[in-house]
Amino acid sequence: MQNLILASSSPRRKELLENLRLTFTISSSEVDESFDPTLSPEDVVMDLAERKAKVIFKENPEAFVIGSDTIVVADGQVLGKPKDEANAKRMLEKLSGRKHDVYTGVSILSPNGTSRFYERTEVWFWELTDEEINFYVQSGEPLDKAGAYGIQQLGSMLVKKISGDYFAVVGLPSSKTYRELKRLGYQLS
Ligand SMILES: Cc1cn([C@H]2C[C@H](O)[C@@H](COP(=O)(O)OP(=O)(O)OP(=O)(O)O)O2)c(=O)[nH]c1=O
Repeated sequence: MQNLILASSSPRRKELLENLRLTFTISSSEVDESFDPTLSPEDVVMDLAERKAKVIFKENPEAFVIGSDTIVVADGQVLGKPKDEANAKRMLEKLSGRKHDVYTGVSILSPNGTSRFYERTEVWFWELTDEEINFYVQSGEPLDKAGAYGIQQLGSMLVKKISGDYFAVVGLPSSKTYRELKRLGYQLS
């Protein structure tokens, strides 16, 4: 029986992997999420995903380990998770009425080899009023999410349209992950 581990504390990533009806365990550890600002957004998310997977793979070299990372990029500026409500408000003001890119990187480490890829999804926000932004920030939803919003919950009210993989915005490009697990020889039931 092959062992599959999701190296993440994100409840969204857990749910997305569960959708694929895979049997897995969760093991995550604190990883330094600082990055070199001269790197491209795709390299940032793939490097961070690999950093998360590596810590767990080191302890479980017989397992298939999945790490992932998500950032929002608006106008060349990288938006991670907001530090507080004021920071969340500024991020949402920046995203209001325009398009931004969501980058999610994935790293799969396994005894059979590795996989490293990313998805870029374009997201357009409605023009948001101050009242809407305050209401959303006060919901508490923005604080643990890149770009200060969650498309899958109340944050859906902010989004006009998207182009690309919806699930990558939520935190894991699940269909590509499934295909990469298969390519690496993971026994999918
Ligand atoms: C843009 C967006 C992000 N997010 C979430 C996905 C990620 O959980 C989070 C980005 O932070 P990450 O640092 O990628 O992940 P994490 O700290 O939550 O979990 P871990 O590092 O343990 O894997 O933002 C949403 O849930 N919905 C969205 O629409």
